[in-house]
Amino acid sequence: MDVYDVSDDLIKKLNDWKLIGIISGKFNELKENYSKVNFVEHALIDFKYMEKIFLNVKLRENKCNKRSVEFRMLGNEQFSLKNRKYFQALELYNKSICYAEPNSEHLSIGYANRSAVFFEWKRYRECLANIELARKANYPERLRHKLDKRERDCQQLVQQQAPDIVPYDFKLSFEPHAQVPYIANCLELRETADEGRFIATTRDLVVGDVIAAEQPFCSSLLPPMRYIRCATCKQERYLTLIPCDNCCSVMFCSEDCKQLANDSFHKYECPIIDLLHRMFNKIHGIALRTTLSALNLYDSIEELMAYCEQPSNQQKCVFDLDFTQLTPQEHYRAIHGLVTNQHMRSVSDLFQRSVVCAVLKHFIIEYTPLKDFLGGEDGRNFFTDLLFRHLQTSPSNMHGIDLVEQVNETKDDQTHSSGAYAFLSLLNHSCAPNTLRIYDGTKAYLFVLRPIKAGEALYDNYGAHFAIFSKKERQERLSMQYRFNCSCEACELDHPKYKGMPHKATVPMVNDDTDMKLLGAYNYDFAIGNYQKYCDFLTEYGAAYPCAQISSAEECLKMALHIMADAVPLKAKM
Ligand SMILES: C[S@@+](CC[C@H](N)C(=O)[O-])C[C@H]1O[C@@H](n2cnc3c(N)ncnc32)[C@H](O)[C@@H]1O
Repeated sequence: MDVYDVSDDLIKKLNDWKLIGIISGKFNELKENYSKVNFVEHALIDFKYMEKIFLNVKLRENKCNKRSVEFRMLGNEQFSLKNRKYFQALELYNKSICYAEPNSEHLSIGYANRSAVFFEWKRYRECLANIELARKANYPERLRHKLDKRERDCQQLVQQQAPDIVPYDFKLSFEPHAQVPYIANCLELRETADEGRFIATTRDLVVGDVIAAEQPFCSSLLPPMRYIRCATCKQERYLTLIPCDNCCSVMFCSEDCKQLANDSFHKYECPIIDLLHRMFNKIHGIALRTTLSALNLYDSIEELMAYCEQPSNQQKCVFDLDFTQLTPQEHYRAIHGLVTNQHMRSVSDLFQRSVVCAVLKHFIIEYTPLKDFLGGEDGRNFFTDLLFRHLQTSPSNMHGIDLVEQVNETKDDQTHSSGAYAFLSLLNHSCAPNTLRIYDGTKAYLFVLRPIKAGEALYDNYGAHFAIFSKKERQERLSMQYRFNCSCEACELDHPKYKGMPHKATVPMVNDDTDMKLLGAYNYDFAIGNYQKYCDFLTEYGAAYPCAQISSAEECLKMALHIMADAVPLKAKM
């Protein structure tokens, strides 16, 4: 059961009982968002939905040695000579570590087994780190000889380990902007009635230019990554992850990250963590994390309330911030001001969103220390309003943070987190984008993907790429999630550039998630100058240019520029 099953069931019941007209009429009359959510919450309580959720969905799994052993056994099976699936084994060992009861030997055996994976991977430093964790967690005497031997072998071999890969350090291609120091000085904010706010350039840009390098206000790890990455910094430190002391679903890369989380978002999420993972999706997850991160900036709810209600803090964006003293509070002004698109939402959209908000706020207020922080009715209503706001800003603005780089066999090119980025959220969409985001950890770099002339707008792609989805699919997705009708160059058939050009794709269409990632991965090659690999990709997907004959990076870049500028949009599936 997830939260959409609840809202579907409620709407079906209201229809069956012929109450939908009355209820939606009353709902629509309510002015404040918190009143709408409270109204829906009462209905959910009256119709016993909250009770049903409480009885059917565990708020939080308890630590359990029996389950810890089960996961370890499954890990051993993957690790065995027969399977040699080390990455799968590692994830299961991490799960076993999470489920182990504090001070039990199962925690230490989990660490020791994890050290064996690193030994196989010839990552002796990490192997030694795990051996130390196992010892500190009271590794049983009866098994100690195995660990001692591994440690001795490791100490001999550690010198042979290759140095860690140093992450790419992309630099801005231009001087920093006078107002917003992490973007290029040629970028400016514009606004029109049709497109809202968007970003344009005041100078010509060429492919590969780095024009922004932004850290998110906050980010939230996707549940499938919970045994692979640190919940606080999101780094892929499955090597040395340590578990939360209370739940079985969150891990950290260090005691510092654990403390940071426990002092902020995790103190509220932990008591209901498994309900959050089971009932809600990643958009709800980042909406909640943004709300909790805002709350955490203040000592009392009244202070945040006063801050959000100040007229000077309404609808602000990154260009309004004071970067001479960019406190997290100041940063949040630009996140609070992201578009909600509320005026474009139908009653049924708002009703469904209210169900999500009602279930989320009910459980996080009733079953966590948030209740004490919020105090009375005013505090609760303000929190509800803020959560509802971010449940609207998140689908239109939040970014999936992914890893497109395949560094070794353990890394996969997939989205691991969601993030709230003040500047990147001002880029409008095009199905044939001229920029590309590349992430290093949670830091996002914005690259120029096609030549952009001075005065032109910068466009990101919101997931509806012309090479992957048909025009119909793209338009449906954009109007549903982002509330606008796209008329970008790939959608605009009458654009003079496309006169007489075929409207049907002439290349095999990429149409699943894996290929979407592939496209991202090859864009990454392009951005970091691996042009040959990039051109091979375009050739594979039917580009009409003889990329394979290109021998130098320079030639390749020229050809790629040419392809990006002219040929690629022709492949749009119209
Ligand atoms: C990430 S925000 C982009 C910044 C936004 N325009 C603003 O004013 O803050 C996404 C929202 O911008 C609008 N938008 C994005 N791309 C657009 C486009 N190509 N045409 C019209 N509106 C667009 C939609 O309202 C969408 O939900």
